[in-house]
Amino acid sequence: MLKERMASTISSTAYSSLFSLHFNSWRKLSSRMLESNVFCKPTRPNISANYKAENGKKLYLGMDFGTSGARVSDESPLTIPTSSVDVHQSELDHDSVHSDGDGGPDMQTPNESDASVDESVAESALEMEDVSVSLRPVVASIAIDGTSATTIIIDSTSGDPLCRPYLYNESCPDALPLVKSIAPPKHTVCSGSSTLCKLVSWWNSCDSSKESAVLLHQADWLLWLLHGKLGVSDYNNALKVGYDPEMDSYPPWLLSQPYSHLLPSVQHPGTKIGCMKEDIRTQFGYPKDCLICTGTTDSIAAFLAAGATLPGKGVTSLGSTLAIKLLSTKRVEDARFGVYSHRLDDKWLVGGASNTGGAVLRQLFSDEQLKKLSEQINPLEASPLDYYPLQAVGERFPVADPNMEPRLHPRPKNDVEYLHGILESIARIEAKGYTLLKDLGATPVEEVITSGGGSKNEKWIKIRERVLGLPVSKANQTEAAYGAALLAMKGACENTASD
Ligand SMILES: Nc1ncnc2c1ncn2[C@@H]1O[C@H](COP(=O)(O)OP(=O)(O)O)[C@@H](O)[C@H]1O
Ligand SMILES: O=C(CO)[C@H](O)[C@H](O)COP(=O)(O)O
Repeated sequence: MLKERMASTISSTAYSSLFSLHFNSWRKLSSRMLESNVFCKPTRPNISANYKAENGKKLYLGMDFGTSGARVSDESPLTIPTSSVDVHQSELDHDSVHSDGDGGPDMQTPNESDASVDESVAESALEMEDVSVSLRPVVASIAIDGTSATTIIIDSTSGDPLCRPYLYNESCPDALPLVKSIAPPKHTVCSGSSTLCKLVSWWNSCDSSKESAVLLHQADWLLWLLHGKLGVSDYNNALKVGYDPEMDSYPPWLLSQPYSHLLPSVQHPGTKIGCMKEDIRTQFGYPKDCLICTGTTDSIAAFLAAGATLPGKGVTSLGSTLAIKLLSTKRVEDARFGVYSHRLDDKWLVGGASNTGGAVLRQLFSDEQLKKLSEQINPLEASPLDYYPLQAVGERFPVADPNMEPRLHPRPKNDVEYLHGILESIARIEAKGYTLLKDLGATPVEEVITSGGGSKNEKWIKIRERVLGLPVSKANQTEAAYGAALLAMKGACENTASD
């Protein structure tokens, strides 16, 4: 049923480009087993997770559809949080978390041009078959985070895509002059990779019918498959299409545009949208009242997972890309440098996302090689090598330059020296980012917490401490899926409080 739905919903081309990038390694799940009654799915199917939610406890399912893979986390509060759950203060027993490590096949970042997507991968992407059948009946709610500004335009009458998806780091410079002519100076949308530039580019190039078109972000589209209400987003995903999280509405300069009818409605992250669709619920054994809640973007979910709550705390997501988020009392927007502010309750997450990061490392080294080479690095010694590690031409932050060339030469004969130079160069980009945020008026960073795949590299943490001149640590919860699970819990608790 779901496979047919998926197959009928999206053309193979659009489907493969949206899914093949993200779900080729759906089977590779980072996992955490919690000693208490909280359960995360095993990485390897042969690990039979036999953790059961104790009677009366519920599970909250978070799904992270990051750049290079998908992960899921189930969390259950050991004590039911206060009714006004502030997602990063929920009372979860972090101490009992222990990792059984990443598992599954060594994940290779799929080739973006990979046109062949295995239908069973896509089906399992939403089949959630890795959530133990015995636990599905106690899943109270689900939330999903996805890559920011990954955009798909759907026909609201048929549910079919009207174009291929635009990926998070794709730039549409053709639309930039028009977007700059309608938006305030330095606004977040005034970047070629903004969702609004992708929308305007499609609008100006599309010759098919547009009346019934609706714009969705990656997380919105995946959640729609579960709840069935088209055109619902959250104020983090909607930021780069122009939504103003401070006004809690789209600005007049955007609503007056001919394409404003495509804009999704916007809820706060972790808000109940509805219950899981009956056909999916019965097919996979989820409870009648399993709520589907609005999600967020992957780096916001990573911030929530890290649990930083005080201004001056920074969270760096060292994933395929380098995304930094600094908790600030002041909102800062400056598209000249790719700086924007996400709302987090009554504060601001000021930051940006660079195209540097782990994906460049993965092009050069396997995770095993990264581990072995890193062990030989002396992090207290500065590398003389000066690179700008990019996978391809174009940078978003702290320099917004769609024509910036990668710089990874000269390559020394010794791979330890080469990796040291790359890690140190990425650290310098991170430091430049935090300095820029301070210069633009954000609360100065005092400490950096690290999430994402790169957070497991202790030597890199030491290099970054030296380059940043700040305390740098690894988050207790390094997976964005945990942050999405906190949003699922928030939605369920608010729903209970409103009953
Ligand atoms: N030991 C390591 N040192 C540095 N980077 C690493 C290490 N192991 C994995 N990575 C990087 O982590 C990245 C994956 O992190 P992840 O958070 O899963 O990314 P995303 O969420 O963007 O898909 C990969 O690009 C990989 O290069
Ligand atoms: O690089 C990315 C993909 O991993 C995204 O751009 C990242 O999510 C940053 O966007 P945002 O700050 O809006 O969350």
